[in-house]
Amino acid sequence: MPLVIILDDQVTNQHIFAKIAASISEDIRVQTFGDPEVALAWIADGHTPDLVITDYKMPGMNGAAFIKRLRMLPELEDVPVVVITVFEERSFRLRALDAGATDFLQSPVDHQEFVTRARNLLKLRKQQLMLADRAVSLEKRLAHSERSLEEAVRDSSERLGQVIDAVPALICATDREHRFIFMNAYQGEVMGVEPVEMTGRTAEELFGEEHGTRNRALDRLIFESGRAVSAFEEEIVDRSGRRRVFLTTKSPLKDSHDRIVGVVTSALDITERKASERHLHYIAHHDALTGLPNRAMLRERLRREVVRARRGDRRVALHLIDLDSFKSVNDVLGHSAGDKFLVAVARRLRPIEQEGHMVTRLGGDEFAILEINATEESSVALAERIAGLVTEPTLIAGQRISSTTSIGIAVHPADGADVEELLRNADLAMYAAKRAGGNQHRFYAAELDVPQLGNAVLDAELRDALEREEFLLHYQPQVSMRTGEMVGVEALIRWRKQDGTMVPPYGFLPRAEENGLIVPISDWVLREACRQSMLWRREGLPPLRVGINLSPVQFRSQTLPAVVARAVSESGIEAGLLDLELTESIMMQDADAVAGQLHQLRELGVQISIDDFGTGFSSLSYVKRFPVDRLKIDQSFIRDIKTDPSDCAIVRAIIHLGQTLNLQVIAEGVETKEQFEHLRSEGCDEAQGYYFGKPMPPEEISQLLREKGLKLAAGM
Ligand SMILES: Nc1nc2c(ncn2[C@@H]2O[C@H](COP(=O)(O)O[C@H]3[C@@H](O)[C@H](n4cnc5c(=O)[nH]c(N)nc54)O[C@@H]3COP(=O)(O)O)[C@@H](O)[C@H]2O)c(=O)[nH]1
Repeated sequence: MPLVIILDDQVTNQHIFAKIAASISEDIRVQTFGDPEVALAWIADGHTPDLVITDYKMPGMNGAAFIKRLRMLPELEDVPVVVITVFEERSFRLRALDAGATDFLQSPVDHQEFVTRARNLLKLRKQQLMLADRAVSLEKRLAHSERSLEEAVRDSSERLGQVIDAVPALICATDREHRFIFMNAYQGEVMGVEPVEMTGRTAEELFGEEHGTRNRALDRLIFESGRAVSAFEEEIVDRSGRRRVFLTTKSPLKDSHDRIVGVVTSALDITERKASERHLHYIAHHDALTGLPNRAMLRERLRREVVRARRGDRRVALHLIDLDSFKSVNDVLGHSAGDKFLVAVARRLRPIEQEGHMVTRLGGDEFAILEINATEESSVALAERIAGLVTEPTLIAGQRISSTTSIGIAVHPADGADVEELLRNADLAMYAAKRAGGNQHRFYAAELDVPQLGNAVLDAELRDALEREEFLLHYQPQVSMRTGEMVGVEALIRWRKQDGTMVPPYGFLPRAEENGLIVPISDWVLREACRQSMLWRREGLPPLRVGINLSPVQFRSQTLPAVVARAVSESGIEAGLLDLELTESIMMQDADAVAGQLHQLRELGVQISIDDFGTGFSSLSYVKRFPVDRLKIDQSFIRDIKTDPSDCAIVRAIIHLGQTLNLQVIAEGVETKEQFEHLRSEGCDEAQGYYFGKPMPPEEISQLLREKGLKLAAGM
C-alpha cells in the first residue's frame, strides 16, 4: 500500500492535500505533519514513504533543509519529494533541487496536476522499488551461485583427489625441473613416502639414482616431442625391497594455454600378471615329469643358436638320446617305475647344463642335449659322457635299473641349415645307432637319409613279408675258448625285401613287437632254425647248438613250450641243440609265469641262456631261481675290456658268478685277438663275435665247416 506524507505548517493545507492525495488511488495511505522535525522522527522510526509532498516555506526549517535531512536517512535517498511553493525564481528551485527535490507544484495547487504528478511519481517509485528488489535478488542469486560454484569446484577437486588416491595405480606429476608436484596416496604407500613430503623433491632424491635417471630421460623426451611416450614395463623396488613390475605411461601435463608444464606418470602393477605369464610360459616350455625344458623350448633355443652360428664362428651339435631299455622297464616294472627312471635320468643329465649346454626331454624316453661351441672331439666326448651317466644303475622299486643309450648327433651348419633339418637328421642318426644294435652314438651322414616308412605301411609290408617268406636267418658262430672250435651258432633274423634291400632286426622287430607280428615271426624263426639245423646234420656236418632269440611277447600267451615242442618234433632236431636266449627283462615281467614255462621247456631238454647279461636288472636271485644253462656277457662290456677297469671287473664278476653257479659263460662282441685272449685268461667258456665270423647265410656256415673244420681259433 503506497504511503504519502504531507508536510505543511498550515493545518488547512494539510487537509486539502491529504484529501487530494487520497483520491490518487483506493489503497493510498496518507500521513500528514505540520512540523518537519516530527515528520523526520516518524520516518526515522521505520516508516518509509513512497512519496513526500512538502511545503517549502515553514517555520524553523524550510523545504530544502528538510529534504537534505530526509535524504540522509537510510533508504530515503530515492523517495520522490514534491515541493509546493509560491516562489517561481530559478535560484530557489535550484536550491530545492540541490537538496534533493524531485518535482515542484505551484501554489495554489491545481488539483488535477497534483494527482497526475503524484500518480506518476508513485509509479516511478514503484518501479524503483521493483528494480531495487530485483537487483537485490539478483545480487543474492549471484552471490549464491558464486558460492555454489566455488563449493562445486572445491568439492569436485576434493572428490577427484579421493578418486586418484583410491586408484590402485601409481599416479604422480612432475614439473619441468623434474620435481614432484603431485603424488597419489597409493604411490606414497607403495614407495614408502608421505605424498605431502615429496612436493618439490626429485625422483633421484626419493627413489634413488637409477629410478630418477630413467624417469628424467623419458620426461625430457616428452618436453621435446610434446607427445606421450608409449606404455613400457619397468621394475620398481617397493618400500619392502620387493621388485615389482609396472606398466608405465607418461604424458604431457598442460596449463590453460596449452603449454607443457610437466609430466603425468601413471603405472599399473602387473607383477601378478607377469608372474602368471611366466608360470604359463614355464608350463608350456617344460616337461611336467622331469622339469627339464621341453621340445618347444629346444626349438626356440636351437633357432637362436642357429642364428648366432650363422656368423660362422660356432658350431652347435644336437644330441638326440633314446634309452635302449626303457620299453622293458615300463613293460616289466610298470609305468610308475618307468617314470621314476626317467626322472633319475634327467637328474643325471642336469649337470651338463652347467657347462652352458641345454638338456631337454622331448617326450617318452627321448632326451636331447644341445651342445654349444661343439667340435667333433667335444661331441664324441659328450656322447660318451651321456652314455656313461645313463648306464649307471639306479635303485627303483628295489631293482637296480640302467639303460644303454642310442644317440644321434647332427651338427649345425654341416648337417642342417635350420631347426627342422637338424632335428630330423639327429633323429635319423639316432635310429641308425639303434639299428646298429644300440648302446652307441652315430653322427648324421647323408646316406642315412633314405625315406622312412610310416607305421601303417610297415605293418602291411611285414604281413606281406611273412606270407612271401621274405625273412631269412643268418648264423653267427660261437666258439669254445678251451678248444677254439665252433660249438654253436646264433640265429639272427634279416628281412630281404622284394627290391633286394636287406633290413636288419632293428629296422622292423621293434614295430613287430608293438603290432603283435613278433609272435608269427618268432614261430617262423624257431621252425626255420630247427629245419636248418637238421639240414646241416643231413649234410654230414657235426651237431651245432642253435641259439634263438625270444621275445617277451612270446611268453605272454603261455603257448611257448607247446610251440617249441612242435618245432622240435616236426624238424626231428635233438632238443638239446636248441638254445633259447632270453633277456633279463623277460625273466622279470611275470616271474612265476615265466619260470613255469622255462621249467616246461627245460623238461623238453632245450637249453636256456640269459642274453645281454649285465645290462638289465641283474638280479642274481633270478639266475638262481630259473633253470638257466648259460650267461651271455653283453658286448658293451667286451668293447673296452682291455682299457676300462670297471668293464674288466664286471666281466670277471660274471665269469666268477657262472663258475660258482655252474653255468656256462659266453662273451658276445669279441672282435680282437686281445679281447679273446683276455677272456680266455679270465676263464670264460665261449665267445661269439666278428673275430670268429660275422652273422652269415647258412650255406657259408656249411662252407666254413667244410673248409676249416670246427677249429676257428687256437685252443688252450
Ligand atoms: N626276438 C628276436 N630278436 C632277434 C632276432 N634276430 C635278431 N634279434 C635281435 O636283434 C638284435 C640285433 O641283431 P643283429 O643286428 O643281427 O646284431 C647281432 C650281431 O650282428 C651283433 N654282433 C655280433 N658280434 C658282434 C661284434 O663282434 N661286434 C659288433 N659290433 N656286433 C656284433 O650283435 C647282435 C647279436 O646280439 P645278441 O642277440 O645280444 O647276441 C639282437 O641283439 C637280437 O636281440 C630274432 O630272430 N628274434
